[in-house]
Amino acid sequence: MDRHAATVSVVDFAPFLNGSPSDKKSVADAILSSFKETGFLYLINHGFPDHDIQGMFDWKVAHHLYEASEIAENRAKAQDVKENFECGREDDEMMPNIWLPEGVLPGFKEACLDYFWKCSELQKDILSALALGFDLPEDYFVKFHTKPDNQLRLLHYPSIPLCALETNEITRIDGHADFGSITIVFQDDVGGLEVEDPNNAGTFLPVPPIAGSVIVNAGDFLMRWSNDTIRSTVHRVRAPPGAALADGMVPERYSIPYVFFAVAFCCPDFETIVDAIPGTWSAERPKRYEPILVR
Ligand SMILES: O=C(O)CCC(=O)C(=O)O
Ligand SMILES: [Fe+2]
Repeated sequence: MDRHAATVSVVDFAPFLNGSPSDKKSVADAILSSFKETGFLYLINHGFPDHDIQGMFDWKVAHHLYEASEIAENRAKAQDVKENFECGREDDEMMPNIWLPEGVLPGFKEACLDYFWKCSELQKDILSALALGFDLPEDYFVKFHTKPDNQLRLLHYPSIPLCALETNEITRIDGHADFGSITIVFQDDVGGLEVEDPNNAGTFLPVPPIAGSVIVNAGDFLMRWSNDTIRSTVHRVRAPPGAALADGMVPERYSIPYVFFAVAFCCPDFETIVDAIPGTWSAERPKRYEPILVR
């Protein structure tokens, strides 16, 4: 028999942003325990302006931002069928942003960069809370993220036949874990995101949209950093439950992940050692990983 299915918890962030020290601590504890249980949580009252979120989804719906050749390539391989527009910080010399030609979508570049930096602020707030969850100084994680090698992704999953999704002939995004420390995902109201149940390997839990929430999940880097006390959980996008339209098609889906990207080969602005977070190891639970030098 299956063990009790885990659930992705909802954490109200307002008391962390505006509350007393004990309010802050209880939010911090809730974030850390969600990261330990499922690796995922919904954050509500996160302070990210609603108007900006709506604005970014509107850009995506109103304009075709995506490279047609990439889609054709994906279709030919019968792999993940999605379109992707990505950007990072504008001063990243190793991976410069590629924008549409000047004048094609006035205001789009500014909107993306503004969104990028707002996500970075939210990510810092979440990392501050996480540090507090570990009873560490609030800047413990933030100081490793001062030059954000992050990526803002504007994803569009086109409408496709439900039967092709169900037979896995084509996928939206197949099971994977994220690479970095934390990922933030804004999703529209279509659904389909699923997370592997930590209590029942191979079984996936739906993570249906909750209005006004942002999904936060831990990545492989944070799992390693926390001596495997935090989970980087496998997740995927499948057909949303009961979502087929009259013509047998699954509605298109838009989502906006903001991912911490590739600490191993990007350049934080200082050289530093990343070793197991204090409190995650002991004589009974020795460190499982060697420290890594990040430069
Ligand atoms: O579209 C989504 O909600 C999931 C995207 C995702 O998991 C990713 O980009 O790593
Ligand atoms: Fe992901």
